Amino acid sequence: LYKVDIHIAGRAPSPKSWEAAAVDEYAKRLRGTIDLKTTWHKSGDQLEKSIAKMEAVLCLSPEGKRVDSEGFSKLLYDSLDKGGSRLCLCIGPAEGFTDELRGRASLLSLSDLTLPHQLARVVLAEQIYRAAEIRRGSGYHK
Ligand SMILES: C[S@@+](CC[C@H](N)C(=O)[O-])C[C@H]1O[C@@H](n2cnc3c(N)ncnc32)[C@H](O)[C@@H]1O
Repeated sequence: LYKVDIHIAGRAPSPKSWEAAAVDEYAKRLRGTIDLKTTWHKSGDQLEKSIAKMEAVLCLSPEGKRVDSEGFSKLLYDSLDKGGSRLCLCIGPAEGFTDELRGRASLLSLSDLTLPHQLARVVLAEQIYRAAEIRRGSGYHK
């Protein structure tokens, strides 16, 4: 079982929000394949401290690498392998990440558009599910 932890510097939404419902739906579909969890942090500092010992870290940044969904699937599973089946995906504070973290993490862009945390998390959850389906060779990705 793979573990993907989404770390977000920002306020957690209500568990009843549309966003939490959407992410829960993909987490449910991923059950048994990838254990998808989210941790919310009050600040970028706190986020960075909490992942200091994690080996595989992917940070979302508009300046990051752009990939298609097949490329994302490969990046996700390569990163999971590098991290011993565990990966941290970080969604940053408004001011972005420190150079220290940017230096050791892979940077990934979701598009040139600026997305709020909530939408970035929903897009990420769906793309992780898509990545798993691409890997499985199901008909979901077409
Ligand atoms: C609201 S955005 C920060 C916006 C930043 N102040 C700016 O104007 O570019 C907060 C976080 O969401 C993530 N994010 C937002 N849009 C993104 C995109 N298109 N690609 C990758 N990450 C994105 C990044 O992790 C960013 O640190």
